[in-house]
Amino acid sequence: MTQDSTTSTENEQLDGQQATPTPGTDGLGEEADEPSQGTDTERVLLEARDLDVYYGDDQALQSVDLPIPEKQVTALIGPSGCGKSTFLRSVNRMNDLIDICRVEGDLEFDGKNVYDDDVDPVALRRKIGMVFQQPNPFPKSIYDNVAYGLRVQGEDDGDVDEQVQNALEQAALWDEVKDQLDSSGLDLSGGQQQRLCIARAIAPDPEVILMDEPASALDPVATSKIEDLISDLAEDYTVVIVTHNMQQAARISDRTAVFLTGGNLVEFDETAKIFENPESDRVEDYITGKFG
Ligand SMILES: Nc1ncnc2c1ncn2[C@@H]1O[C@H](COP(=O)(O)OP(=O)(O)OP(=O)(O)O)[C@@H](O)[C@H]1O
Repeated sequence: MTQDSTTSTENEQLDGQQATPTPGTDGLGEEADEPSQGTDTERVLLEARDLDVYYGDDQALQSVDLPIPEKQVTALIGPSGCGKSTFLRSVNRMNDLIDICRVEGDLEFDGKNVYDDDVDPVALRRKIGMVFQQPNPFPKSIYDNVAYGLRVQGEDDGDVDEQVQNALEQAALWDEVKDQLDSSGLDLSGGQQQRLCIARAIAPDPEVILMDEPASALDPVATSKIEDLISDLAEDYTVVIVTHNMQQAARISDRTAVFLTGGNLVEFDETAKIFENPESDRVEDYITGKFG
């Protein structure tokens, strides 16, 4: 994706992501079917089945089947334009904001199709948060960036203080900003801003964090901090990350899905298997740099 394709809608979406869901009406409640089971030790939390996505007459994803395990890091890799970001935006219905986008097939979160009529996309985006390529803090204080979504939920001040601190700690930013919580989020470094955006995504207590090339705008030191953080986050959250950096995918992900031209998911497996011994010759050519 190009950054331009989402920037204009990001803050609009983030506002929506943090708006108050009406209890019991988000369509994501107890009536959902049991999700698929993976191995004995893992549970599939997100699952695409026969997922097709179109922009007008152009098909961006073709019949994608992808079971994403809970509390692991799943990397989506592939050449430019193969549909990685489209897949990510389908998961929390960000694609709803693109008029010409149409989705067919199933995309289940916790056993419930997120495209069912009774699913509230705003509530969905609270459970499935998103972090973008370019850090995009609100032009507010560090505290308010993280607290915004909690305040509109009607938490009292004591709870908000505690949750802001928790989110900043989980985003590995608390120690750096605890004495300047009233300073603007925009005054932080790029890497700190991205960790602030991660704290903002964590604060409403989501289950999934989607990350679209979250370190590609950062220097190597800031990138390394984000990578360490992503590995830590997977202890509590299910992380799905789009990256162009194959070394990064190899370093931080448990599973890797390889999309190739035409919006086809060609191979999905444990990351070590994908990088050491892929089934598909096309995947091997891609990861060894023969094209892409
Ligand atoms: N808003 C949009 N309107 C129309 N077509 C779009 C839109 N967003 C993406 N596409 C098209 O859908 C296809 C997949 O794009 P997508 O951004 O999902 O790919 P990607 O793998 O994330 O690419 P990159 O690695 O370059 O970010 C491309 O052909 C792209 O031109």
